[in-house]
Order: sequence, then structure tokens, then C-alpha cells
Amino acid sequence: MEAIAFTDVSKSYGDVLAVDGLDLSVRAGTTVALLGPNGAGKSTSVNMLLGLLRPTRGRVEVLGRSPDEAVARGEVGAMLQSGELIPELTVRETVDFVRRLYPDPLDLDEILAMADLAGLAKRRAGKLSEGQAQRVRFAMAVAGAPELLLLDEPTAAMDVESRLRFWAGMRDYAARGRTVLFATHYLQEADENSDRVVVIARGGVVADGTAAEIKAGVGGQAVHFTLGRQPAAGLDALPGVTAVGIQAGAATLQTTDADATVAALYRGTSLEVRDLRIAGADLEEAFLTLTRES
Ligand SMILES: Nc1ncnc2c1ncn2[C@@H]1O[C@H](COP(=O)(O)OP(=O)(O)OP(=O)(O)O)[C@@H](O)[C@H]1O
Repeated sequence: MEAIAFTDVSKSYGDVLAVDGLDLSVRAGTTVALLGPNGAGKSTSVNMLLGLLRPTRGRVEVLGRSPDEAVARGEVGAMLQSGELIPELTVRETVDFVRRLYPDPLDLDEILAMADLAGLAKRRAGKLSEGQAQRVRFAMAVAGAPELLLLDEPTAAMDVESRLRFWAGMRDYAARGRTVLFATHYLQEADENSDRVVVIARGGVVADGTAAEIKAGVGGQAVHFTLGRQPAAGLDALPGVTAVGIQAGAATLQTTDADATVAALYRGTSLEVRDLRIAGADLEEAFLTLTRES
């Protein structure tokens, strides 16, 4: 069963085309990271899944229904980029208030434990740090035990420790067989917390797979070595080389054929090459290659 289905979806704001012919389906039970640079169309896509925005063209389905129906049935939980809490209510009161709106909510203490809020249950919402308030928003999003959980840049205001705790809570929820889609710019978060990474740029999908598949698909390698004060002229003409970077006497050659590049570096130049190292493209390089404006 598909939890999410975008079929040839476009969304324009006036003459800005924010989402451009998006086709994406997500099987129930999967955790998907929607990764993309600023303005790629992530929030617009999430808001269409919630029925907050209507597509200009195409069809959006959530759990086999229209977004409005799925939301009305309490099947979708969301943590959006903003959302004020009621400052006078305690954390416990806030979460309990929300869970009572749903037909079959999770147990209150279970929610507080999952969102790592048990120690803050009596704190008034107005006294929370921004990272703590984000954990309350997460608790509110899972309170109704939704089949589909949507998280739009959930860790934006969190420090390292809060992030780790947050992702542990998210994985706990996903492990119950629920579908989770989260939007992020953080490559590492996408890599570590999803089953599938969908990279979007300019409103469309530019790569889709596990983080390992995306890295392999870009296929490039990097040859690093110490150049010191020797001249760098000619490095860009070596076989396979697509880009040359020199920083503080250290050279990095991006290449499509590391063997040919290294062979030519030793045989075809008179450079004294030291500390040579070959590395696969990491997700960051893959992301930059995929989303570069051309
Ligand atoms: N209400 C709006 N009116 C006009 N243009 C908009 C509106 N909302 C978004 N846009 C534009 O649509 C494009 C996609 O925006 P969107 O917020 O979906 O991207 P995003 O991937 O979520 O970006 P970010 O990572 O910065 O949150 C951008 O060019 C943005 O400027």
C-alpha cells in the first residue's frame, strides 16, 4: 500500500514554479528523507500532503485518499517549521490536550517518553528553550498515533544532544511500522535516519535511493595528495579529472577514473607526489553534484 503518491504534481505561486511535475510514491512503513537545498520545494510538497496547499496540476494521495480525508480521519501527524505553543499550559497539559482530539491516541506517558519530555512534563510551555519546544511539537505530531508522520526540518533549532534524542524518538515511532517523511538540508541526518533518500532540486526529483546508492550513482572519486609549493598547472588536463582544488599545498582532484588519473600523475608529470589518498564521493559531494544549478 502506498502511503504517499504524487502523480505529475506541479505547484505555482504566481509565476514561481515551486514544484515541477513531481512523481513520487512511498510505500507504507518506509522512512523517507526529502533532501534538498533552500527553495527546492520541500515545504510546498509537505504542505500539499497536509491539504494546506492544493496542487496547480496533478494529483496528491495520502493512504489512498485525498489529503483532506486522511487528515480528517486523524491518519496524518505533522511537525511544521513554526507553530506557537500555549505559554500557560504545561508540557503534559499541551500534549494531553492534543491527544484527546484523536480517536485512538497513544498513551500520554508513552508519548512523553518517546519525545524525551518526561523530565519536563510540568514545565510551562512558555519557559521552554526552542529545542525543547521542538520536542513538544514532535510529541503533538505523534500523539494521535498517525499512520503517516510528516516532519518539516524538525531539528532546525536543536543542538547536537537534542538532535540525537530527537532522532531516537523518531526511529522509535518508525519502528512501529509507521511511514515517516522528513524534510531536511542535513545530509548526515538523511543518511543516518532514513531507509530512502529522495533528493529534490528545482521542484523535481533528481535522485532517489538509499544513501549508499545515491553516493554510488554519482560515481566520482577524489584523489588527494600533498603538492606543497610545486606548480599546479596541467592537473586539470589529467585523464578523468573534472575539477581541481588546491588549499594550503593540498591538492584534491575530482575524477571519474581514479586509476587513470593516478597513473598519469606519476608517469605523465614530474611532480613529487606525497601522501596520496583516493576516496569515494561522500553524500555531500553527491548532493552538490546533483543539485548544482546548471
Ligand atoms: N507563499 C509563497 N509565495 C510565493 N513563492 C513562494 C511561496 N512559498 C514558497 N515560495 C517559493 O517556492 C519555492 C519553493 O519553496 P519551498 O518553501 O517549498 O522550498 P523548501 O525546499 O522548503 O526551502 P527551504 O529549505 O528554504 O525551507 C521557492 O522559490 C520559494 O521562494
